[in-house]
Amino acid sequence: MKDLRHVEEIGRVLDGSQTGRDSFVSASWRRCVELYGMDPTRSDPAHIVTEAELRDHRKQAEWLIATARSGLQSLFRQVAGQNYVLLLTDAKGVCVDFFGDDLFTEDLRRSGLYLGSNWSENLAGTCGVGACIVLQEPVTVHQDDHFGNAHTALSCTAAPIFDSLGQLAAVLDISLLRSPAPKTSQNLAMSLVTTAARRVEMANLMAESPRDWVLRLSSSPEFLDVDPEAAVRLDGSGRVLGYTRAARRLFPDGGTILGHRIDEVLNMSVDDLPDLMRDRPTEERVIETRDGGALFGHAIAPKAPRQPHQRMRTGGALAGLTGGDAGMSRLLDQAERLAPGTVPLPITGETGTGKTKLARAIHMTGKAQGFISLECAGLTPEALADACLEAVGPTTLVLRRIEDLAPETAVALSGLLDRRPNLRPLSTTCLDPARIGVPRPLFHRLAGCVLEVPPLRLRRDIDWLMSRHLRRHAADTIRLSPSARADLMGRRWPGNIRELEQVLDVAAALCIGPVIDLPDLPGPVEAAPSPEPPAAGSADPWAALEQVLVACDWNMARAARRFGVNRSTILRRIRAAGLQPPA
Ligand SMILES: Nc1ncnc2c1ncn2[C@@H]1O[C@H](COP(=O)(O)OP(=O)(O)OP(=O)(O)O)[C@@H](O)[C@H]1O
Repeated sequence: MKDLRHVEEIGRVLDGSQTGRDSFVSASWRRCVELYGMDPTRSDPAHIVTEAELRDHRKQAEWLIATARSGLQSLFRQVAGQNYVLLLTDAKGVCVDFFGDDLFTEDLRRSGLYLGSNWSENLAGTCGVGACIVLQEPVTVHQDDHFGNAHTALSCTAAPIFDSLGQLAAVLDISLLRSPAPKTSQNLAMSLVTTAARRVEMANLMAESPRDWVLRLSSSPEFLDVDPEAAVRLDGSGRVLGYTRAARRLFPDGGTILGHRIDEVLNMSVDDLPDLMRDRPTEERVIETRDGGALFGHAIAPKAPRQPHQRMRTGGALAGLTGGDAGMSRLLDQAERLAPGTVPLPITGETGTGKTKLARAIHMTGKAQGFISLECAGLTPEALADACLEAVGPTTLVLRRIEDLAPETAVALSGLLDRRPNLRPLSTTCLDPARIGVPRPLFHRLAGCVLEVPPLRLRRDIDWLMSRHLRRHAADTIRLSPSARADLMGRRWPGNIRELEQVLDVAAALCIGPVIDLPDLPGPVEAAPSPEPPAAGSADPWAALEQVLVACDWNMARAARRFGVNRSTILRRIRAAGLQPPA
């Protein structure tokens, strides 16, 4: 009787009558008949994919299953004992993970609430998962909201899970075999399932790229650090690389978030991110939205690259030359094995890559006690002999820029190395060793095993080198703003580590306060001057501060955008320059 009434109601909806059903349910019923050609009088069993198909679906959703599992487990614990079953389906509606009470396994299987069931609307008719895939919104499909008579006992509440590029990745469904008649009985299920879906999206975003900034957002300071509502992943210039679904609400047109800059919707720049980190009380981490509202922010800084497996036996001077770059680690491992011996070592690499530093570290790791370091340009045979006079025991002889050695000194060096086997030559050169141009007899006395130091632009530990230099050579607290850091990470560094150190020293001297901002950085050696204000052609971009402020009617936010810095930097600069806004 009930079934008959259900079929009649579907007929009335198809005729255009309003029956009091939710409009999304009526629309789905119409699709079932008109689009998929389904018959409401039939009680088709659930559609189950084959074992092989299930394996494929699960394989493709592997990352999602792994990310979602602990969220699903905790959700299942919350509803345990209330006969709920949880399904995680992929974006096609196939159940790839499942939590249910073992006591009802057979009932659940009969109803299709099991691994491998396909709940897409065109196969299962109106149902929670199917409607959620079509609408891309959370839904409750309660009892006879279902299209087919086979499912009218079920109550299904489903929420979509999106990947960080905004694509539907999965559906989380919480279903009951038997439920009270009012649909409102499932309001709590709706709240649980949407919260769980949001948390899975959040976990996925966090796991995706530890090398980017993540800004988590909440409308209440109390929940900011424990259960934020939305999050965006940002590059060093503040562009959105990924987001959780709830972050769409921040952007006016909701659809095109990727590639937009966060300062288009929030009154902050990427340089404000460090101020939103966990070391400040949550209630102080307020961000104004461009439409006049306010949110609370929690910024999570990019993680330093993970140190590769440390293969070096002693570490020490050699291990301290890299922050985990794979090429450097291989080179240093080789150097460590060669250091205790007496074989000569030519060290090659572009200028400023650290050849001399490596030679010294090899000496410190090896057995020689004496250490002599000579610049080959202008070195006379006499000066060479004098320098080596007192070296009696095993001694490291570093010959810097061996290609600059004068012919007569080359001859003297060959003789010296023959007479004094206690001298171990480590020579550095910016040239390919085959092109050094020293006489052949000397060449073979220097060329044991070539060590090639990589140029800075190929190293993956630039961030580590920068932090280390700032810690060692600048005031304790000084740090780079995210945009300054991003700018430095993108440079070509023809002068390698030497150039990097100089740029940081200049920036540390020019910056006011503890943060090096973009305008504090001297331009790259090879770059063309920027046509953009402020102060085109001026060595000090801050020279035009007053001019820019006047042009912006002393609006700090606008001036900050023109300089590419945050408002607090502008304020600091105004104070330092003793400028006063017009009365
Ligand atoms: N691995 C490193 N870690 C930190 N600083 C380094 C490292 N390697 C080199 N440096 C620093 O970079 C600068 C240049 O290093 P070094 O003089 O060894 O380079 P080089 O390759 O011998 O240069 P050149 O060929 O021009 O003589 C120095 O200030 C040195 O302290």
